[in-house]
Amino acid sequence: MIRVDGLGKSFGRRTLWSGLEITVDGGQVAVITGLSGSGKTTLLNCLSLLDRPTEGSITYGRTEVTALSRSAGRRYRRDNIGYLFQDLALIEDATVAENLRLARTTRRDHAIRQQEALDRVDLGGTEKEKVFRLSGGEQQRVALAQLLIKSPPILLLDEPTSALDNVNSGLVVDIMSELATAGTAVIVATHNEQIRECADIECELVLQKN
Ligand SMILES: Nc1ncnc2c1ncn2[C@@H]1O[C@H](COP(=O)(O)OP(=O)(O)OP(=O)(O)O)[C@@H](O)[C@H]1O
Repeated sequence: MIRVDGLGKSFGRRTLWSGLEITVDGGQVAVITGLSGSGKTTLLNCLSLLDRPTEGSITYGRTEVTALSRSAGRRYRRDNIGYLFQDLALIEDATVAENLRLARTTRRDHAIRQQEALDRVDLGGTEKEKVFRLSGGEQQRVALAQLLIKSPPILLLDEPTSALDNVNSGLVVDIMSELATAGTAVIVATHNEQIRECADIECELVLQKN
């Protein structure tokens, strides 16, 4: 379970959001909505400790992750978080297989292996391809294969279908649902109706005029 208590984020005098209360159990899907600039990406960055909130706390299980040191925070992120960034964050000059190796954690019980993950996203046979040679949709599927290999306890997705056709969007929704069924707590910033239909929890961030 990941819990957000009284969470707030300000930059100088500008408050992005404050007083957020969200609890997401393993197996649940939480959908974050809000206008452009309302702070959806910043919230996901705070949940992964890439960024830090300016007030309130984030707790995972019994650990207050917002109280962790930088190095403990990195371990928390490596061991517990799968993050599908809006810009994917793949290493474009590396091969598909090299990118997938990066998804491995120190845990030995990886849910599925590279081959299985690639077959699942219909990219079998592309292991040696450089990522920059793949289409946008194929790159997105490499990022999804990384998530399948990591099978993280917490999955963060930032507008995962915004640049995709219906087939690839459907795959994102299927994989997200599979991971949730396997016990992952899913938190997704999106306006995609298909994903909103899967939501157990909805949280709308309101654009502040300050
Ligand atoms: N480090 C920072 N310093 C100052 N302002 C920042 C910083 N990080 C983000 N912001 C601002 O916070 C606001 C929210 O950005 P964010 O990307 O979280 O919004 P979003 O809801 O994800 O937007 P979009 O839907 O367009 O992706 C933006 O106006 C951005 O410029």
